[in-house]
Amino acid sequence: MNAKVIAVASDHAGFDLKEALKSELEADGYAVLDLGTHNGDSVDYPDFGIALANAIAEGKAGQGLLVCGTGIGISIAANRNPAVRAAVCHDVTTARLARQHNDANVLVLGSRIIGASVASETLRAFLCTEFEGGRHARRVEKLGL
Ligand SMILES: O=C(CO)[C@H](O)[C@H](O)COP(=O)(O)O
Repeated sequence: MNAKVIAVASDHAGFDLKEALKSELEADGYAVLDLGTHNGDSVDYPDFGIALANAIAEGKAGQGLLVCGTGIGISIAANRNPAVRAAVCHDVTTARLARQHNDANVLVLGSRIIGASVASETLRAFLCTEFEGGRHARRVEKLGL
């Protein structure tokens, strides 16, 4: 698995935020695999959630970032792949807990829900927080894969 690569994808609603966060990741030295969308034209969020989930399942990236308007639709799409634990997070606290308790491997943001600065903080918290294991490992194992 290419653990150091972060896959990113969004629909049209999440495009601007995805682009902004992608630039931040690259500036911080992360290798980014951008699976689209590549402009603001209307598209269907399942196509992008599924593409990112496939990249995680195939080991092309260790973690992922998805953005749609609410984060909900694209997270549903990604979570249909058993290799993915995609968590819709709204702030630093939910991002930390998604890593500590759920070992989430995909952060999902709603561009119509949170602002750019909270989104950036949320992404940073997600990336720098480790899974706690212990009792949480037993529960995550029950989710499969
Ligand atoms: O949040 C979303 C899915 O959960 C989508 O971004 C949203 O449904 C797109 O809506 P529209 O086509 O009206 O821009």
